[in-house]
Order: sequence, then C-alpha cells, then structure tokens
Amino acid sequence: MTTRRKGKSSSMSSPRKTTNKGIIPDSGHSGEREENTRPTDNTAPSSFFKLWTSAPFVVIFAIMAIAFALGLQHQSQGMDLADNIINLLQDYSGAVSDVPSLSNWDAAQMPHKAQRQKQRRRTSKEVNRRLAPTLSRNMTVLIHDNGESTPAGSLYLEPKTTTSIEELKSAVGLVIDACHGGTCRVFDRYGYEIKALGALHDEQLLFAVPPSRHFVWPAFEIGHRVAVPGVTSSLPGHPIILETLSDSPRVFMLENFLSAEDADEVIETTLGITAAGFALKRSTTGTQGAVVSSQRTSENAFDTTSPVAMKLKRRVFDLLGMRPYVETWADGLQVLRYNASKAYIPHMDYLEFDSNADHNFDSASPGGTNRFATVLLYLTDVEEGGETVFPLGEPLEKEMRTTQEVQAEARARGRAADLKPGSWEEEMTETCISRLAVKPRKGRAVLFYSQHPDGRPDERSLHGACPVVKGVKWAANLWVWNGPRFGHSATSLAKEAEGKIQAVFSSAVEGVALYWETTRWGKMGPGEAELKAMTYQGHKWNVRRDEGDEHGAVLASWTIEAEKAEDGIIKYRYEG
Ligand SMILES: O=C(O)CCC(=O)C(=O)O
Ligand SMILES: [Fe+2]
Repeated sequence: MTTRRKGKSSSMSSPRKTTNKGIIPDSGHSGEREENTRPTDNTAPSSFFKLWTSAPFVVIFAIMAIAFALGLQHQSQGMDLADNIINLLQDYSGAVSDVPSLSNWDAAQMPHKAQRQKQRRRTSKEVNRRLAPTLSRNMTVLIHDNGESTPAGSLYLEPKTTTSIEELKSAVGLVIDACHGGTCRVFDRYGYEIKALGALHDEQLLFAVPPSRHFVWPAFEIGHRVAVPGVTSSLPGHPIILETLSDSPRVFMLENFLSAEDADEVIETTLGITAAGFALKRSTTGTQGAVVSSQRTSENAFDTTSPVAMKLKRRVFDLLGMRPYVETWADGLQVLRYNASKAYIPHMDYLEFDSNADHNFDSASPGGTNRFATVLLYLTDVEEGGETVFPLGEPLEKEMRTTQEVQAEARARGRAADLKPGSWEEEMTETCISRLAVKPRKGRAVLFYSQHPDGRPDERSLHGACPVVKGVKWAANLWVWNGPRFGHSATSLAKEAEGKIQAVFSSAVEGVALYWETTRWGKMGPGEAELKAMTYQGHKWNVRRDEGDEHGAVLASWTIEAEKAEDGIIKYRYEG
C-alpha cells in the first residue's frame, strides 16, 4: 500500500473560486474518472454522462467488446473490468448532470431510465452486505477529511496487503491526523459507511469520519447536485436531489424530500394536537424556561410521534448518513406557522454552552452534545416573503443593486406586509433581499449544519425566517444533535402534558436495543445512558437484539401500566 499525502486540505474559502481540478490521480490511471467525479455543471453534462445518457447501447457494446477482447487474452483482467464498470455505475448513480437548474425546478423531469435502474441497485438496503470482504483489484482511493471537497491524499491499495477494513482504516490514519491509529469510520460520498472492501473501487472518494463525529456532506461547489441514493424520496423514480447552495455556511437545498400528501398530513396532524406543550401556540426561545420573544413571532407545535413525523425524522437521519436512527438525538419535529408579517430574527440553532448547567453543550468536547444539523421542510408555497435567509451566505444570483435600492425595496415589502417602519423585521428584509435566501416551496427542504465537522459550533450558520408578505408559511424543522439531546424542549414540556408518562429504560446486558413498536429508540447496555421517552398507558416497548438497522429478535416486552408510575415516572430494566 502506498500513501500519498497532499498539503493540508482546506475548506473552500471562496466556493466559487475553488474546484477540485487540482486532483491528479496516481500514475497509471487516466484522469477521466476524476473528471467525472467532479461536480457537474448543470448546463453542460460531463462527456461521460452525455455519452451514457444519450447512447447507452454504444457504451455497453463498447464495454462488452473490450471485456471480451481482454477476456480472451486474460480472463481475470476482463472480470476486473466488468467489476469496475459495476462500481462505476454505483458511483455515478448519484451524480446528476441532467436535472434542471435551480431556476427551473418546476420542470424536474423523470431521471433517465438507466439512472433509475442504477438508483435501485444502490437503494437495496445494505450495499455492503452483498459485497465481497476483499478488494477486487489494485486501486487508488482518494482520502478526504470529513466534509472536505478536496482530498488530503491518496492510498494505493493492493488485495494482498489490504485484507481487511481495519487495515484500510489504519491506512486512512496515515493520511488524516485525526484518524491516527485507524480510529475513523470511512464513508463514501453519499454518506454510506464502507463496511466491506468489495465496496471500494478505483479512484473512489472516501471521507474519514473521526470517532463520535458524523458524516458531513461535502459542498464541492455551488450548484453541485447529487441524486441521493438509497434515501426514500417523495415520489418513486424521483430521487432526492441535494444541491449545494453555500459552502460556509454549509447549506444544501433538497428537492423531492417530501410529498404534498406528507406536507398536508403534517399540517393536519399538527392542528389536531391538543396536549399542552405540543399544540400549536406562539413560539418561544431559550432553554432555561421558554419565553415568548418579540423576535420570533411564529407559532409552533411539536409532533414527536405521529406516523408521518416518524417517517420524516427517519428520512432526515438517513439523509445525514446517521444510521441507524436514534430517537433521542433529535428534538421532535417542530411544526411552524407564520401568518403575514411573522418572522424569526437571524439566530443560531445551536444552544449556548452555558445555557443550562446540567448539560455539556460543547459539542467538540468528549460527551458534549448540541444541535448538529437542521433540516427544514417547507409544507406550503408562500406567495411572497417567508424565505429562510442566511445573512453570511452569498446570494445565488448576484444582482447589482445599490444599498438605497435594497432599502427602498425592503420598505416596500414592509408596507405590503404591514411591518412597523424601522422595525427589526423591516431591517431584516434588507438581508432577505440581498443575501442567500431560500424560497419556500411545498415539498422542498433545506439542510444546514450548525457545527463544523469536528463538532465546533459554526458561527456562520446564522439564519432566520424572513417576514411573510403574502400568504401563510407552514414549515417544519428537525434539529438533529451530534449525540443524545438535552431533554429540554419537547421532553420536559411533555412531562406536564396530560396522560403522558415518562418512562426510563435501561439494560444490564450489552448488545440490545429499545424499540417502540417498530421504531428504534436507541441502544441499551451497562455503558449506555438510560433511555427516556414520553409514553402512554398501553404502549408496547420491546427490547430487541441490537442488529443496527435491522430488527433483531424480541428479547422482552413491556406494556406501560400507568398505575405503576411514581410521580409520573416509570422505570424498566432489562436484566438479560
Ligand atoms: O422558518 C424558517 O425559515 C426558519 C426557522 C428556524 O430557523 C427555526 O425555527 O429555528
Ligand atoms: Fe433556526
């Protein structure tokens, strides 16, 4: 195995300027694969894609002819080639060059048939399981620091020296300092952890994720689009498309994330919630006791358990490469309603380190947790206004406007929305007009990260909800934490909610997980924190053998009996 280490890779300081054109594959490989792994220009499909999508048969024929010719001379080499082609298909299943550009989202067409088939291949639940545990051939892989768009170095791997995933991980440790000793997990560029060497292929981009950190989608460049493989989308045949809007702050647009029916169901479910602490009411801020703020004028509700909320919460974890789903790592789905003029001043989603003495919010420190990423779902179109604005993000389309023009437009919007002249809402509108702002569209979602890949809070993640000018904006967000969340919001409020019981679960033995019906709640064991849940009389909880994403055999079941609760709390312990 040979290691090549480049100068310390760095984040794109100016995404528009930077591309990873500088990658030079190890000798012996044409540059063509890297050319294709590079972000694709929306308007100019890469030459490979043009050929593949416009004339697949020509490509297949050419491939077969080469494979056959090689096979005659050297059978195993022909097999390698065939393997490589399959890998190639898997890798490119997510690269999108033929979806419409941002300004043309409405026209989103069906992906090309070949691409759909590739999508299905990848969607099969656990790609790694079907793959050989060994390397198929000598190959070069490019090693990226988590979340980085350019590689830190490359590794030349040979089947005879790299015989296990552990060896791959140790090799990665030679390239990436934070992975010294082989401590990192290795992900492909779609957020799938590599668990079998057979999943690797030549010139693949690999992302090294240090222990207790999570995969972060690389930005590549503004406008880079990926059809996300393996994550359920709103419509069969239409993959979720993740488009880079900004590198720093790290913001992505997600198209096809949820269907119109799902959006309607979230709203209907929300309007039906009556429990105190969950039902729709004027939004609050703060962790020490929620306070109504003049700078957050929306209404919100928490939907923690409805089937549609559970489905979307799991989808978000999948999209983030956080598998399996862990209930205690996210706040409930927070549903938001903004009537005309309502807004939320620019803020961070992560909580201040000293916001509560009982919790370590320093997410970069061992055991510290805080909000890591936000996925914001738009449940309605909004006639005018209501954008999610990132004041530190570059606008997608730069318009040459003077400050006076921007101010005049903000005032006009303010009048239309009935905003108080000189109010923070009117002032914010200037930012909405001139900085990175995402227009709500039903079914669309935005992903942004509140933490750097190493867990430090990202102060550039500042964002807010622009005042709605015309119409009503319904949205829902899921705040995903980098570990078990602080039990403030939904959970502690829920204690007060009528009829609910706080259940606390633990296990004296390793290798088991808690499930609420078919929903995985989390891992249990002597080394794990107790799992907590708000639950009802008659709810059934299962202890299963922990088999990750799969449902292991049921080892024990508990049915909630309200009369056994003391002070509204009931404890269950699995003794094995
Ligand atoms: O509604 C939006 O666009 C943003 C909402 C938000 O940032 C929040 O609720 O934390
Ligand atoms: Fe927010």
